[in-house]
Amino acid sequence: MNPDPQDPSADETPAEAHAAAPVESGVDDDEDGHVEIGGEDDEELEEDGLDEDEVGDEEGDEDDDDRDRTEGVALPLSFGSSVPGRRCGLIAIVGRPNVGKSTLLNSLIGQKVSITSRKAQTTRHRITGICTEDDTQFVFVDTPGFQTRHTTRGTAALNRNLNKTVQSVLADVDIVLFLVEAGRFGVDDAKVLALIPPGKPTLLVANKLDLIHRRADLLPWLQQMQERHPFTEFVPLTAQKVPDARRLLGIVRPHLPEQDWFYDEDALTDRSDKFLASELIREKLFRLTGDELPYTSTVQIDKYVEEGRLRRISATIVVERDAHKGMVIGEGGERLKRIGTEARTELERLTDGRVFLELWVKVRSGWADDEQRLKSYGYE
Ligand SMILES: Nc1nc2c(ncn2[C@@H]2O[C@H](COP(=O)(O)OP(=O)(O)OP(=O)(O)O)[C@@H](O)[C@H]2O)c(=O)[nH]1
Repeated sequence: MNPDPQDPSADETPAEAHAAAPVESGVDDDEDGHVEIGGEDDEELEEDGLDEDEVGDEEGDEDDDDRDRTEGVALPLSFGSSVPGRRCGLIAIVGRPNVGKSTLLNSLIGQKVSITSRKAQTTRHRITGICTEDDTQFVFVDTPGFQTRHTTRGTAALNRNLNKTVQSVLADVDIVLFLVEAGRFGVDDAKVLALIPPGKPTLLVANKLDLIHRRADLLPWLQQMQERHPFTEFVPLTAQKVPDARRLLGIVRPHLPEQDWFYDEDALTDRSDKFLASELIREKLFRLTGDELPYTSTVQIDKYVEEGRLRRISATIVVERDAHKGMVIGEGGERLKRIGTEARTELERLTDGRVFLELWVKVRSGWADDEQRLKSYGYE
């Protein structure tokens, strides 16, 4: 009954067909404890270049050139040229983990360019979201939640990498949106605030206003915040509400220099479809595993091929320990199947086409504390 996973015209949808395969074919657990899930046998895997060595090492290295990196914002040739009446500039969104930065970016852009989940430290890459309105192009830079403590053992290199990204973003931008939860300011918030260079225009964005029952309660808190830092303006909002978030555009606009736009009028992000695919799968992974799975899990895209309106995507979920692979696969492969189905559905909506998605799970102990491996997974 299981259709050919390579055949997108088969009865079952591709992701469901593929994720269903381990139920029938079993989970192939090799000596290194890595798990490959799929309906194909080992011989076919090797032909496809999907055997353990190639996926983990050589193929990853070969792929380096076109892999998305946290290299910063690539600015086109028109950068800095003044065009009368046009404005354009960079806006950083910073704040401690889980404060709502990705939610805000998505509401501002009107499309998902950054993943969100209830799990802290979901965002790992520097993502730009672009929004062009009337005469102004807003180029938003989403940042990882600043790592103030090393809560998980063996993630020092990943944490260093994330912190460096935040600092380099702040040096570049025209204005900073400093996000906090309305009415709260903790040690983690203070550490992020301390990174903002003196004199950099900074809006205090008090998010999750919907959770505040009496606005008057915010006044003493606001007074304390003004004593902490010379904020340019105070903007309370609920990032989940699009009109609320988009009020920020009018406030930010005067702070952006008069110059030509960096990107086309209809551009939404400078990230590739391949990168967005890996982020979407990672979002589903975190959402569907809840707090069980440590954030030291990542997704690597092994294959991304476009054939007209069909995309064939093969991705590997990389986890730290043997125990984690079981969490990802779930009872009889159920959880992996859901991750695949939800990711595929959203990818199809985003790309307005059909998607054939293959998902694999692999154990790579210590990747989050291994600089080389971080690079091969797209972290700089
Ligand atoms: N009630 C409420 N929840 C919100 C709001 N904005 C974001 N959230 C929730 O807060 C959680 C974290 O949001 P994210 O946007 O992922 O936070 P982040 O700051 O990007 O997180 P990191 O990637 O860890 O840095 C999610 O569960 C969001 O749904 C809001 O305005 N109100």
